[in-house]
Amino acid sequence: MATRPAMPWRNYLTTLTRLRAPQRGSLTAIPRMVEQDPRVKHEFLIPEAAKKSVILKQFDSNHDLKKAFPMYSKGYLVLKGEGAWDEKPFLVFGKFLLRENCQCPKCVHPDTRQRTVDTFSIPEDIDVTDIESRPTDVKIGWSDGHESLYSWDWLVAHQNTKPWNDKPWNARRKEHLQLRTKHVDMHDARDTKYPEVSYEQVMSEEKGVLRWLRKIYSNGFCFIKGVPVNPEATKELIERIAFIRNTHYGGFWDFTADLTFKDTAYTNEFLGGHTDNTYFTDPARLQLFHLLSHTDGSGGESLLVDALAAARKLEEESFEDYLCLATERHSWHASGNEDVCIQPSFRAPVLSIHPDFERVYQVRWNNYDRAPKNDWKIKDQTRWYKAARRFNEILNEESRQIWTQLEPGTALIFDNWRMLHGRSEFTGKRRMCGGYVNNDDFISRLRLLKYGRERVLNNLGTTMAKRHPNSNISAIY
Ligand SMILES: C[N+](C)(C)CCCC[C@H](N)C(=O)O
Ligand SMILES: O=C(O)CCC(=O)C(=O)O
Repeated sequence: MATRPAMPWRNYLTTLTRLRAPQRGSLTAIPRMVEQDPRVKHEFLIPEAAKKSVILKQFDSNHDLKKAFPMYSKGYLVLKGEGAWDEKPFLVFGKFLLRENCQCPKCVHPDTRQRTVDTFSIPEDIDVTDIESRPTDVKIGWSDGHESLYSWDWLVAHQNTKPWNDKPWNARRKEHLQLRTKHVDMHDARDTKYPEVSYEQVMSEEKGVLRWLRKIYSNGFCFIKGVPVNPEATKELIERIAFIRNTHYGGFWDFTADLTFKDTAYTNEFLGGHTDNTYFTDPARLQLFHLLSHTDGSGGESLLVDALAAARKLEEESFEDYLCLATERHSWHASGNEDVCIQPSFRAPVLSIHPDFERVYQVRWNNYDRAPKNDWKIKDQTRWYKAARRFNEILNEESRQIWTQLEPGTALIFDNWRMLHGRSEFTGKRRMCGGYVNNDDFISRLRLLKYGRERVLNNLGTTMAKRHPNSNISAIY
């Protein structure tokens, strides 16, 4: 019989569940623990029908939890198999992560499988107030008043595993310390007002295309005036850059709020600032929208935010927060359509640092499509959510937000690696068309127009990036 721990138990919830079979990564030898502690406030056994048995134990203090689980500390919810503590595996979850990944239909869109709960509306000090364990799932009451449901299968699959091949924070920090964002303005002089070109210029001459692409590259976005209000002309406009990127949404899109594809873009709901394609290994670089019509309703304003500029502010304010968003890698997913579950071939951070230019070159920010991550310690979770919350606050600063109401005849194109876009909710019938363009095709077009083919071919593979990326014409990005 394990010796009785010295300290009283309170404060930590340990829900014990016998797993059907030891789960890889969840088996961690723990010191012999008291089986039943008279100070446990309440415990109950789950009906055998659950094919698991669970005892709810109430831990009293961080010290007690660490005594029981020396590798874990405050902020964890621990699920443990019934019986001798060191005989059964246990599941561990960061409380905030578990709350953020509540699987109830209010928190995950039932059709699109996207997170709909606003991560940053959840209090940072969220706590568990109650657990009800049932045959197929666990109901958890939270201190913010929300009630969550998790299937046992989901819990077992998403338990926190010992981070594999994950360098401890300090090692990662040292590795990246020299990677300050050099505030070289990689882009030409920005337009003072909103950048725009005319459809006629773009369609009639190559130098019109060059002017257009340089505005996109410098400002992150550009309006195109005088576009004939039809899908055909819009498609031809995009193809002045390059062929349209085909995805599971098709190539050229002409869409309304009818859930043709299971994604919240195909609804009339509000869409907070996000980048698209976080779930692709290679997210599309450009995205063009052209509003063809909006009848019997209102709303549907378009939002743009320069997330690269926001990343620079975050770095100036807190290198730790910036570094955390640049090193903690996440999974992302597009799983709404029955025949699709797209995830990138590697987990990717919110801020990707370019290996040659040593600065952020791509932002992945999409809290709807970010998948639950289960291989990080609570202190890394706490650090990341703190950094992400601050980044979110910077992104939501009113002075950064560009809200415009698109009109038929004016198209908008933007850099999806740099700019967030979003949409206010709307009523009525709204018809939007557009398309994606790959990074490599965009940059190829820009490079050849800007430098001419001969000079580009004479500079293939040159690496002058350290001085100024624009001088390195073989690799502008
Ligand atoms: C194709 N069209 C642009 C209409 C919708 C695309 C949905 C994009 C998805 N929510 C994402 O964040 O990638
Ligand atoms: O409907 C809109 O204005 C934008 C939709 C959107 O954000 C998207 O398709 O990613």
